[in-house]
Amino acid sequence: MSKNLRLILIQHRTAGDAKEENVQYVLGKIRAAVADEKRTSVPILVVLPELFNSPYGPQFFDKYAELIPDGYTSKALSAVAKELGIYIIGGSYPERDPQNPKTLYNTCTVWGPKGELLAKHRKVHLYDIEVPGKVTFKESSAMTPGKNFTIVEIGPAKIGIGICFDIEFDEFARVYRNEGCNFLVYPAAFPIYTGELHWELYQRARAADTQSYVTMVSASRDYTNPFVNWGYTMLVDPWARVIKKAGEEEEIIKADLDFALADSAREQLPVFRKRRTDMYDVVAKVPLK
Ligand SMILES: NC(=O)CC(=O)C(=O)O
Repeated sequence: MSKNLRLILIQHRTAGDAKEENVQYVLGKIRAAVADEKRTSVPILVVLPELFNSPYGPQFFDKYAELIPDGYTSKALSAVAKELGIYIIGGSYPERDPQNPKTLYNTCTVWGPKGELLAKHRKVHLYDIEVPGKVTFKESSAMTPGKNFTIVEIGPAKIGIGICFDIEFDEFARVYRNEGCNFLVYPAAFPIYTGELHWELYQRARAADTQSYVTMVSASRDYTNPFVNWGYTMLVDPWARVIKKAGEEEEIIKADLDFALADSAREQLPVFRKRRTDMYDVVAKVPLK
């Protein structure tokens, strides 16, 4: 059986103030990126950035929030996944809690080729940062954290999903590795300050820790937005090598992932097998989905 997955990462700009305009803009990017793909039995997976249907900031979350899967963004992603027969990890967008409409989550949805919702990940670690004169952000002022790990299987890929700040917690990625994940996907929105410091570092660190493919997908850099994204969407392989990297502008990255590489890296450098779980361990405290 093929161990391959075709990956398409979409680094796009925020098209405007209206949610519908942003979503339609991104659908256009997805259609254009998939149009020239040769169709084989290898699944095609498209990944979008964090909060792709809106600008990023606590002041915007309520306006752009919607029920999942009944909202505009979910319906659009479901329809385009079905139209093109592809998988989509739909970055993230603000989700309104169906029971308590004041409660919002930063949520990533995963769609299959029949338009079905395969999984939903609510950002677990909310981004609260205070570096005087550089960056101040308090995501927890408007969002509620999720409480679950999210694993989804697409062809040979067993994917652990996180959103942006989730990558900074090695224990979180370790749980995915313990469960046999071989690909960690993080839709993301780093500001320039932490982008310069940590963007590549965290991806390579998590890839080395877990011997998995790792990607972070960002929006493109736009100085007219209140939150200026770092850009540099990236893909790292199970040996922690950067194999693809965008620049600051809009860009589509395409790659063929061969998961036999994760198997051989794990065989040849047996860091997982060699752990001393008699001395230390990392365990999930909630059931895994
Ligand atoms: N959006 C974020 O969660 C940003 C982040 O994690 C960072 O370090 O910057």
